[in-house]
Amino acid sequence: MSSLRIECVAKEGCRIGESPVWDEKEGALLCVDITGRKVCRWSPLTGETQAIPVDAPVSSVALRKSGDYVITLGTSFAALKWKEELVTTITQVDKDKANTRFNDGKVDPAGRYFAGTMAEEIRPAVLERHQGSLYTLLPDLSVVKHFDQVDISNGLDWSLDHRIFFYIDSLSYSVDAFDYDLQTGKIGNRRSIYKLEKEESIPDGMCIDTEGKLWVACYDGGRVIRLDPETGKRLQTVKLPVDKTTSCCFGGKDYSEMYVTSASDGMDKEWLSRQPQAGGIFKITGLGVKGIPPYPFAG
Ligand SMILES: O=C(O)[C@H](O)[C@@H](O)[C@H](O)[C@H](O)CO
Ligand SMILES: [Zn+2]
Repeated sequence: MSSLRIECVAKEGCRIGESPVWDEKEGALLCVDITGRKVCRWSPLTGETQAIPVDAPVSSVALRKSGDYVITLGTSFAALKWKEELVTTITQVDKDKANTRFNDGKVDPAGRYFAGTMAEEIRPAVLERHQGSLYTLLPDLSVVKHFDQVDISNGLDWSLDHRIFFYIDSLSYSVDAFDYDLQTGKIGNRRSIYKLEKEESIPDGMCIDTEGKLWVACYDGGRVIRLDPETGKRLQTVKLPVDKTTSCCFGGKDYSEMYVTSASDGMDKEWLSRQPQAGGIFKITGLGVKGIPPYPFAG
């Protein structure tokens, strides 16, 4: 039994770090800084972070089968060529809305890119309500809208048998499940599987482990929690030295390490001086459970 170890591996400090994704081919961790408007790639070998600046809030990044990456940028799905530092728009959503942007996104086991939108925040978690929607970018580059009325579209992942889609709308303080049809990419039968407790604060990013349990980063909760989606029980709490934990993924050798992103936006001087690692990326080892590789976008 190894013991739990939490280390801040990238101290540069994102404004809102999000969407950690392990890139096995590069042996590196991808993530974004939403308001800092950059896509980052941290190498465990060099300990260094490369960053590609973009010209709008970038809220998620995903691997792409044909190589390189796809991102959600402003209200667009876009392609990112890393070496060339080249971003090209694929398609735009929320054309009827003036004040929204994409937030979290992830690729499903069939290679579809799911991502949702939200109104621009006035300050963290303060925004015009019900402005967001959940979308999918299909491999043929067409877009499907699943539903609207979302407050802050956030964490998403799929059960190991691909029959359930897990989803978080942060301001519902709930982790939800939908029946999932992998053949069609359609979702239905929404229900709540876990309601956050007060000190857990706001549910944000999420990932699944090889035992089918969910890990949810709690924004303003300074922790990741492990949930059993079948019983609705919390199994474990891992506290981190920063309050604004935003998302988590597994990576590293055999996906045995967990990476947690964090934010510093919305913290005053005093708060930042108490938590100088705010905005950093944390590596947790010794959890005794592994994750699964991220699915690449098939288009
Ligand atoms: O990271 C995200 O998902 C949002 O873009 C952030 O702004 C925060 O999580 C949000 O403020 C908390 O609800
Ligand atoms: Zn988020």
